[in-house]
Amino acid sequence: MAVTRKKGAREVALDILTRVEEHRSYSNLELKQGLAQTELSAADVGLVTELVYGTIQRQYTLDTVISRFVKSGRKRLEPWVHNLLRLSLYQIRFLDRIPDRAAVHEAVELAKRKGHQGIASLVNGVLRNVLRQPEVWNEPQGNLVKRLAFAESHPDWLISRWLKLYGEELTRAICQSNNVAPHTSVRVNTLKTDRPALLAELKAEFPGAEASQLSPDGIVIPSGHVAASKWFQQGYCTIQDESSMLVARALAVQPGQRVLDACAAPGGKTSHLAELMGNSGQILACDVHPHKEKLIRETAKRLGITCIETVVSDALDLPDKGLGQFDRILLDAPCTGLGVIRRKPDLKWKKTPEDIAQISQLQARLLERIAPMLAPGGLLVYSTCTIEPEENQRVVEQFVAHHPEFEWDKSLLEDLPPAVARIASAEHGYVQILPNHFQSDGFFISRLKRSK
Ligand SMILES: C[S@@+](CC[C@H](N)C(=O)[O-])C[C@H]1O[C@@H](n2cnc3c(N)ncnc32)[C@H](O)[C@@H]1O
Repeated sequence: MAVTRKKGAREVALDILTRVEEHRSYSNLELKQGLAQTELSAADVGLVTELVYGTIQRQYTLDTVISRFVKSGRKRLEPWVHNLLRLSLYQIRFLDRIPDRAAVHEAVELAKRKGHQGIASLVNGVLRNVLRQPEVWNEPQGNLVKRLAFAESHPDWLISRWLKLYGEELTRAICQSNNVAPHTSVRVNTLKTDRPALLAELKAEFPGAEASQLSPDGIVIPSGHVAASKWFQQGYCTIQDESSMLVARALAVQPGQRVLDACAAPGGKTSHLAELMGNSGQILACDVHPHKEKLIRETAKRLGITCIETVVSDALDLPDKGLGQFDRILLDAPCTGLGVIRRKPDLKWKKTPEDIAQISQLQARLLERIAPMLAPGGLLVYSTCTIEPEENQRVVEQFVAHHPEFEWDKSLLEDLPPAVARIASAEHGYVQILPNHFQSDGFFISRLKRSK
């Protein structure tokens, strides 16, 4: 009878990293699938997650070092060997709790099992050579873009771009925040409970839980698996980033209103709107992807929300559907996601400058088509989870310039916490939250008012 060998945490992480590279897929999806096929302990699941995200996050730095020690050239390595070197060097350089000799030993054993003695010798040689020369990790001299790209492991084009937009100090701070693992936060479902009551209950299972300083609806949970808890499953809370929790509040909804959420899936902000409206009025939640509609419905059901209707449609087609006008519109537009790199580190390697140019055209078209559905006197929030001006203030500036009946609504500041209002644009009232401001997702939030 064949005996199936159980894979250890490093082998599971290696297989996930190799699949991400070979299939050009997203690490969160591969991680979910890869972990589902194992029976690892909770601690090992944590280690695999850290190894996968950490290795992808630090890829530039790791590859620069690998290139110096692989004589035949890094690019000629088989993907799994390349990823084994990355994974092992990540542990050596960035994980203090794993002794160097354990990282090398595990790597060599894995190389023997998956390959042959020749590969094991190469892996052993590279890792030991790096250990003998710790100065290879020092920030290099010279060109600022290259220095920052190596030290903070971000692509050259993004560093150059941010240097122009934000300057050296802020660029470094943004990159450093992008390299810190995000904490979990939940939004209290105010239809079922309130923040003090839920916080008191959560503290029993998650002792580090505390009220969010950023969002009045948030609770920060530094460690623990909230999605498996009874509070999540029974609909007392929703997992959501603290910046993201500001968006629905920015729309200043009132009970009984008619609201359009034009790009709604998976429904994080739609359900927040429903909670703020006391589950009254009507929220139309639209998304272009049929498979995502059920995510909105499931969230609404779990939270006990009944005022959301869903529609599968390209939002560009909504004006042709005779839906009438809305008191409030949320356009949480599709974007490059370059504000959420700490959550999705693959983004920094996959996205290109062309993606920014391309998606900003779609964003402008969406705003152009959706805004006329707002009733006079109504409010529209345009938001994204990116920090690129072309996708944010430029889209809105252009729109306002051609539509005198819409204006920036600076009273947005009254609906934002003081710490956030302080960083708002003095001229237009929008906020660009950078990942380093509050160690939360990078988000852009703006509000327009329709006069006639
Ligand atoms: C930033 S996400 C929305 C997140 C959502 N508001 C939330 O808080 O859970 C953007 C969404 O827009 C959808 N989308 C992309 N293009 C669209 C289009 N042309 N019309 C409608 N939805 C679109 C995507 O499927 C994606 O779910």
